[in-house]
Amino acid sequence: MSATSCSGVLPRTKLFGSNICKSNHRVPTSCSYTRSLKSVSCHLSEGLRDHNKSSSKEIVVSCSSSSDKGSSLVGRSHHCGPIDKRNTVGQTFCSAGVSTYSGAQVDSDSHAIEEKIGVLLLNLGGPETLDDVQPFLFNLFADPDIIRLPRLFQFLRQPLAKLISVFRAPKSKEGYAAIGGGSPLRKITDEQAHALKRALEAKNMPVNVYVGMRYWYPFTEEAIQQIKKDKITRLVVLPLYPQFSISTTGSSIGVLQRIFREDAYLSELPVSIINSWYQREGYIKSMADLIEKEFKSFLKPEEVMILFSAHGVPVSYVEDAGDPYKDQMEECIYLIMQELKARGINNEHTLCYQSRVGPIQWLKPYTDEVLVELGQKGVKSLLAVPVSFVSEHIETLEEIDMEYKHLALESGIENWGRVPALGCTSTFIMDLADAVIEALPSATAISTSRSASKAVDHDPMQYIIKMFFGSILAVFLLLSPKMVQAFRNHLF
Ligand SMILES: C=CC1=C(C)c2cc3[nH]c(cc4nc(cc5[nH]c(cc1n2)c(C)c5CCC(=O)O)C(CCC(=O)O)=C4C)c(C)c3C=C
Ligand SMILES: [Fe+2]
Repeated sequence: MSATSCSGVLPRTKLFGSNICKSNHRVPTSCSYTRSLKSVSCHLSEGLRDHNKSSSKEIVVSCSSSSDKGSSLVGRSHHCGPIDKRNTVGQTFCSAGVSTYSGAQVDSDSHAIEEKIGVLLLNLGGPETLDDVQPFLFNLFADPDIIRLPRLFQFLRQPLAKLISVFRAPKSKEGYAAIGGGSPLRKITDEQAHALKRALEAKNMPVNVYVGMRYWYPFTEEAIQQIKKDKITRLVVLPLYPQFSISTTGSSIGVLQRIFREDAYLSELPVSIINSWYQREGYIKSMADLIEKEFKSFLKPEEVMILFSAHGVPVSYVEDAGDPYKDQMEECIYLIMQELKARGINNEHTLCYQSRVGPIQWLKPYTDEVLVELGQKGVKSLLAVPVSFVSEHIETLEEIDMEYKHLALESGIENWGRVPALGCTSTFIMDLADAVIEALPSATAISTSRSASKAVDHDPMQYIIKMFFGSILAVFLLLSPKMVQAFRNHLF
């Protein structure tokens, strides 16, 4: 184990007070989605209010970085992939020193504290090889936030996930094969984690950065185990989705809440969750920079139509479950366009939704249909801008760069461009670092009451019965000609 050490004094008032006021960070004070996230938002806003009147406490931080990597953690029983993959990124083990108060406001927590700050980046995860594709899809479709089944039909979840993943896998594999045989998500997220760590160090805030994926390695569960092992004392959770959706950030936070509630140490750990950050000035400006730069590749930039393409969600998420995703997406596009206008760029734009799966209604308009319509209307130059995700992934590299580009050119569009994902763009990473610093003071225990875990979930007999009857039903569904047709039409 190699280690380096450093030390620094963090003036708390400066970090936690003025940075918050300076930024364009709006924190929701209420929300309507049906998951139990209200409390998280409320903690956040209460925390921010508290910290506008925070005392001028200083934390003396010392840290040592280490290349030592801990052991692998939670796997999934159905999963056949390797189990020695890791979730921590360039680990830095930071231990804090003494807390002192430079101001007159010495309050009850004037005792020495040891701060060891962690940042947990949440992301989707992606299959690293073609063999990973089906089990990855199984994890995705087994998520109750991805396939929302009525309570009565919960027993069908696992067999249904198996069925859909097996049906979907050939199409997905084709996509992953076309982009080199696997998802680049892990590599890019690791790079973002490193960059964020460096950015925070540059701001005199040494932290451990962890990566927790929802559907593939390194799983969120593994990251949490590592956080526990490292004895982190304060945690900022930063989902790498600018806009909140029940299906993405909501799902990952659900995992966190379940694990944290049931663990004595984690349930007491002060945590601050950044639910969404699409409205941050740094993010909006970074997106505008990318668009402005890409305009230069067109002969007549003023004639270019900007096509914002967001990942879709089923309409029922927004209309029935109150997912704020669509509203946040529309506001995000408005803010980017305002920023472009301020720079003298007044091009036309449109927002559409891509990547729908299955025989249900998704948010409209659909990107593929819009491309055809724009071609018919005589639009000749188009700049595709992926929003909703900050790394390159299958849906930018394959769906946009290959399928949509082909469709656009076939539909009469002559000049095609695509804005890259933000990745490790320095202004963007710096802004994420600011978001972390601003969120730190509002950290509160995620749950003070440990809920009793439902015995039924852990009863092996009940599980076997569910799986047995679920599998029989799944076979019937599989053999039903109507179902086979629906899968053929929508999954392949
Ligand atoms: C904000 C981003 C995303 C939302 C919202 C989202 C919802 C959502 N996705 C599916 C189904 C699939 N998604 C798949 C891949 C995938 N999804 C996102 C992002 C969002 N998903 C990303 C970044 C990726 C790519 C990961 C990678 O490997 O690079 C896939 C697998 C690929 C494929 O077969 O198309 C599926 C399936 C649903 C059903 C859903 C909302 C309910
Ligand atoms: Fe998706």
